[in-house]
Amino acid sequence: MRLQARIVSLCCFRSGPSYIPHMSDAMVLCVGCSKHGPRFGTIASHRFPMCGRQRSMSLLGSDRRMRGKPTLHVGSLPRILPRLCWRRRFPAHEALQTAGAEHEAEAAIVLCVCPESRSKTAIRDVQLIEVSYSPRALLVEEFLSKEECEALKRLASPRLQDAKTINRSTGAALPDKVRTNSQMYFDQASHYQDPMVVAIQERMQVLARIPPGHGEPLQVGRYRVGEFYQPHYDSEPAQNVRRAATVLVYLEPPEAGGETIFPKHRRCQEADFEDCCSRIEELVVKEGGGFAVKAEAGTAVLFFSHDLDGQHNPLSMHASCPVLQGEKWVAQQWFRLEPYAGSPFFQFRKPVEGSEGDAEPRPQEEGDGPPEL
Ligand SMILES: O=C(O)CCC(=O)C(=O)O
Ligand SMILES: [Fe+2]
Repeated sequence: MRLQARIVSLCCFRSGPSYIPHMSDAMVLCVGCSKHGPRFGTIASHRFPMCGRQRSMSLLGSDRRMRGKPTLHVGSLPRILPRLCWRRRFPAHEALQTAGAEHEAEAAIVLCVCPESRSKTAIRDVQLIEVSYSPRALLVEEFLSKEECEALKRLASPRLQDAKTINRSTGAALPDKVRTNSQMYFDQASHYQDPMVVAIQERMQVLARIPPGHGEPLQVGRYRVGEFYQPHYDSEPAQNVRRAATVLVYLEPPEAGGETIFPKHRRCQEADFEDCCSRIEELVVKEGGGFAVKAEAGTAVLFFSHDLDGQHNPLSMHASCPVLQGEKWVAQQWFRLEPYAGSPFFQFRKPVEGSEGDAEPRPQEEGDGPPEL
């Protein structure tokens, strides 16, 4: 169904009002939950792929008069969404106009409640700095504390492995030319018995507003001097790796180099990669209209590889420039577009008390193995 494809990458998460401002450029589309139903009003029933089950759709008016009133029919979404989503920019007031008078209230805020996302972790008063609109990229400073950064490094250290590319025909593990750093996955049950790891992953999921069953195992990576990750996409739909969003947190900044760049053009690939990294302002920012993020310990970058219409955004190509001095450590959390069988949420975490009936359905194993991207 067309509508599903369009809205699948929209965030589906219950959030407090503190989240709404940065979403003023998007509709926060939600699937109502029975517990909140009466308050928000049930409008229609719709199968929503993000939640993977039949849910009633509830919409919340942003305007005082309309608050709590059912204001929009699911049937009108296909008409309204593309007009909102395909505009380059649609802050709330613009969205209101775009949607037209009859939809005035609901266009700004549509509240999403995924039952499995009823997290106790609320990030209040978080400051989201928009660094790019396409791809959508937001920065959160002090997302992880110093202690959390150190703890992740400590836990990851003994299990770091050099990045390898597996030759599909021979099965041989060869040094990866695209990415030369070392990394490890938090992919053991014991990792998720650590309340800190669970809390960090949950916070990332709350930030991305994607249900936990979409999250891959958390990864930690280390770059030493000269190590890099060449321009790449986190989401490769053609290879059946469909990642909606990435939360990248810097655990330790290098003393020099190691910027994360989004060149937004092809120039910085391969032979031109190092050139771009040595002239970021000129080649990435001015020429490409791209951006670079300089690592600061604890800072998170949230970016979306797919647009609000579900399409993969080619501008989401990014890279980690070679570290010139010191070491760079990062933690990466990838979120799939669909619920992911390999998610720690399905593999290791016990259902939250009282939520059995609501739990996200475990997806079929796809046999796509551990993520390689
Ligand atoms: O380390 C970085 O700055 C980027 C890492 C990255 O893009 C990835 O792991 O997918
Ligand atoms: Fe990446």
